[in-house]
Amino acid sequence: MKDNELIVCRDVSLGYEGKSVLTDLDLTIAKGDYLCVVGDNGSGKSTLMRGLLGLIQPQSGTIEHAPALKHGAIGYLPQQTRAQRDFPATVLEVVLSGCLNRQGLYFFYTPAQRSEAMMNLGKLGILELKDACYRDLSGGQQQRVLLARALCAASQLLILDEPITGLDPAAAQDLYKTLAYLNQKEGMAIVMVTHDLKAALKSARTVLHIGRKGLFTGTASDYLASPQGRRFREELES
Ligand SMILES: Nc1ncnc2c1ncn2[C@@H]1O[C@H](COP(=O)(O)OP(=O)(O)OP(=O)(O)O)[C@@H](O)[C@H]1O
Repeated sequence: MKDNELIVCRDVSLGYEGKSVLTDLDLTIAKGDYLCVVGDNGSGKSTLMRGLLGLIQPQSGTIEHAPALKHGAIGYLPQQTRAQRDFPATVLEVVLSGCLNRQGLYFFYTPAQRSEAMMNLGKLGILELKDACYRDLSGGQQQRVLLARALCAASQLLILDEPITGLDPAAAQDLYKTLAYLNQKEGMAIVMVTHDLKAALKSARTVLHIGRKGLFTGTASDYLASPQGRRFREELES
């Protein structure tokens, strides 16, 4: 594995109970990458995220992580469920819980972790909400809180699964701007599953399309020229 590589998938198959959802996947995520993962419902995008996170093991092939990413140092923003939206905790508590992966067996948060949580709330423009109850927030505010939480876990890589679901267009734009800032100014690598191609392709450097006829990986402009991506080009140019 090279120095600038974070995750390398070689000839990977992923699936459940002996049935494959994804096969023949070769993918490298390097430092500072911005990868958008697109494809139809049920094509295996979330399954791939679980594989990258090490939550499921490949049926064949290998998924190698850089030493810096071991011990859970990947920020993850999963698809939100109804129960998670009603979570009864303050914003600061939710954000701090992102530090749990890194603190081993210690139960109490350190002052350094508290200031990191506050810093991430500030970065996302929601510091004034720190004592608010998470479940009383709007969808857009909740998504920012979860992103601040993911940042507490992330040192070099953020994985986001459909982060703009349920957000209005303005809140979605804000989220994309924040991600572009984190990627360009802080060098955070981003892997994002999305159905919102128009906005996503503006920031993404690489696109992975998971389709019934196989996988496509290439730059955003290669994707728009490809058979899989061509149909989106007119939409983007309008
Ligand atoms: N825990 C599981 N056990 C068995 N099968 C599963 C499990 N999770 C997902 N699958 C199956 O794997 C396939 C891919 O699901 P996945 O959630 O990865 O798709 P997706 O591309 O993320 O879909 P969407 O765009 O709808 O979120 C589907 O057929 C799904 O039914």
